[in-house]
Amino acid sequence: MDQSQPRPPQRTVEVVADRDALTYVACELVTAAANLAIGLRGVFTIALAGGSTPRPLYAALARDPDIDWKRWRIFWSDERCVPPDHPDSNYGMVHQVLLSQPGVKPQLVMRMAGELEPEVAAANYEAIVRELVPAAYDQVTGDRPRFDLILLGMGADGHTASLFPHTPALAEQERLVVANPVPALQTTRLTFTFPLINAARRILVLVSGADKAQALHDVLVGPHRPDALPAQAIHPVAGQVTWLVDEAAFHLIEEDMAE
Ligand SMILES: O=C1O[C@H](COP(=O)(O)O)[C@@H](O)[C@H](O)[C@H]1O
Repeated sequence: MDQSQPRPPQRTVEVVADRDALTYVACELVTAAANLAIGLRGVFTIALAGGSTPRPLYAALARDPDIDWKRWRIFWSDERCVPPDHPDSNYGMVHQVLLSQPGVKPQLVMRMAGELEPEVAAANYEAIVRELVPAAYDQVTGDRPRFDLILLGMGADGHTASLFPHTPALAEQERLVVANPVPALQTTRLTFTFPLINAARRILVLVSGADKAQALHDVLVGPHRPDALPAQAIHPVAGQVTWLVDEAAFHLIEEDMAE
């Protein structure tokens, strides 16, 4: 194989029985990605998701005695515009179940400053990511920082990170982190944009529950409408994406396949 040519993007959909199995397999995938990155480059750069789905994963990681935390560099792929001790804070949730646990001492924890003016917080975070997450300077990803792993979720409306349907951040081509107004929630969110997400070496999307079944169906097997279904734009340009989903979320696709 010609090593100078980018490899085609790879998408895997892995279906597991339920939320517990999803947590178990996600933990295996995250630790495998960490070991690979640490073996190759000495450190592991990961961006975490918020929401309810990854919470048990973070608790499972906190209990894993084999994780070499001093090589982990932890970031967030999105944040709510609230202080870190607010119940809605994505950082706050991770702090509660992972970062405050005994023995969990990552080399670096960089949260988005949800308490600042959103445009300032986004610009600051982009500068931090550019400084601390190396780019590969290859033909495809250029000077965009490449996370070893970006964890994402998906809402029942097809949003991922804080990239909501029909919001301005979906069209962003240059900036890596933006303040995204979300009229449907009457709020603004801080979020990675697709140029940063899709430069990652690996993306893991966690989707659980019957309330996500229609969106998962439409995102994975429906017509391409990324403005209405932002998760359709998860498409790593030189990496791999794994959709790790449970049967409740997958059942409409399964029914389609049975027809
Ligand atoms: O608002 C958010 O929602 C998505 C999905 O969350 P979940 O509770 O349905 O798992 C999440 O990925 C994102 O980080 C969060 O801010």
